[in-house]
Amino acid sequence: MKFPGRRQHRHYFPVDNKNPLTNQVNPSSNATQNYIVGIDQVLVDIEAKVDQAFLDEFDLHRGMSQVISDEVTQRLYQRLKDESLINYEFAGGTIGNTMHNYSVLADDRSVLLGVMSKDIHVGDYAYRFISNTSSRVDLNYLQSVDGPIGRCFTLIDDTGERTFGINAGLINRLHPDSIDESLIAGASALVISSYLMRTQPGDTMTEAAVKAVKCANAAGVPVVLTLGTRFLIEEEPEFWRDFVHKYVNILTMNEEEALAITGIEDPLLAANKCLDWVDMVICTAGKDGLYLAGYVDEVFKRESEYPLLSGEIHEFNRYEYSRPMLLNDCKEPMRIYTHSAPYMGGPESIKNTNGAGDAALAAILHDLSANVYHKNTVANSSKHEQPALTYSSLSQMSKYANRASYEVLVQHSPRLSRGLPEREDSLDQAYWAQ
Ligand SMILES: Nc1ncnc2c1ncn2[C@@H]1O[C@H](COP(=O)(O)OP(=O)(O)OP(=O)(O)O)[C@@H](O)[C@H]1O
Ligand SMILES: O=c1[nH]cnc2c1ncn2[C@@H]1O[C@H](CO)[C@@H](O)[C@H]1O
Repeated sequence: MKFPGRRQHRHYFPVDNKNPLTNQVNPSSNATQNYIVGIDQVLVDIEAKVDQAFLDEFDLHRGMSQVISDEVTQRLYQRLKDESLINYEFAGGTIGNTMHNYSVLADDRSVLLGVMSKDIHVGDYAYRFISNTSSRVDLNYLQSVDGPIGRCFTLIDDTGERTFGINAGLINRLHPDSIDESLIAGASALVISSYLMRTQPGDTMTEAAVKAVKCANAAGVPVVLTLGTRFLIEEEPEFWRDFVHKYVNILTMNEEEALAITGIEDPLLAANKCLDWVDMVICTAGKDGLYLAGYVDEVFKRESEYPLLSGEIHEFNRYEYSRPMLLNDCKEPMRIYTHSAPYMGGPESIKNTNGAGDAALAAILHDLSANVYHKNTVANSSKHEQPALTYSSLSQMSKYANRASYEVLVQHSPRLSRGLPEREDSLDQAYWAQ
């Protein structure tokens, strides 16, 4: 994907750091200012293939992310070890994955906030988390704790459905004092998940996350919320609708989470409903691909050159070539939507769908931060006459997001090991065009 940003495609050693339009050397301070911040429960995924009887034995509900006690963890881990069921142990966490994938795609800085064990030993979970995370993810702001980070048992059954058992360790002890307000205020986006609200008495994570969110809102930094798992939302849909309305700009979810928060089954209509509360919506729908919805000011709308599609909304993709905006920046707001089928129809064989949604979000964050980067470096570009949220159109972004998801489907880990090629041999240039 061709983008403004730090990634150098042609030169391993940049021979000219000048901006071709202004012939000025780009001040590096501008480049370093462009980063995104994510908050997560710092976890290592322990992935194993199991059957329903195994889930029943440990009282785990299929498809759910659930917190398990130390005693269940001990027994579960021992069983997996004894029967050599573990495929891999790798850094995880929904926002940790997203920050890592963003940094790999953009070749740029992201900052992860959360906790990290004070004492780290070669081979332990904390060590594994750090060594499986891109060096572009800034871990310097992690808060140290006197104890373990979390473990996420990622149990995959024959149908590919994944069930998460979380042994929390000290993941929820991030303290509000560890939230650096100037770090948040200077970010291109703040990314959080609904999991941050699943805590026990004495935990401080929720308070820390809410402090960061309020700080981002006050500084005009877009807040991005990923819904995590539908069961959490189903428990308190009213609370989540209210939270999203009050604090969130970009809402990311899959179709099940969309149903949980809106009560609407159709992902396009559910995304449309969410536009009552937020500025932009990303709704992944597994084998059916991805829907994006947002706002554009009437004067900046751009008509699609693709065939017009009608689902529950007539010709919903008519203005999908528009770049989305914050509702508040629109004088005459209109709603825009797009849909993309999975890249290449999806892979022939899916290794694992775990983290496919996280990768889609990382691609969209890359586009959003490319816009900030471009604004910082070429402020008087005609591109910024429109105060848009992203660099590309809704249509273009949905293709990029699906492309990034595809890469996760064909590998075991939810974390990308390399960026995407600038050009795709298997694709018409037209696929990326407009
Ligand atoms: N069975 C499939 N066939 C083709 N593409 C798929 C399939 N499942 C997922 N994808 C691709 O991955 C993207 C994200 O998938 P999905 O809706 O499963 O995310 P998710 O449930 O949020 O995942 P996670 O929570 O594990 O990150 C889809 O938009 C699509 O491009
Ligand atoms: O409770 C949780 N908190 C944070 N991350 C979680 C939780 N449950 C599952 N995942 C993470 O979700 C990723 C796939 O999207 C997995 O890598 C897993 O680590």
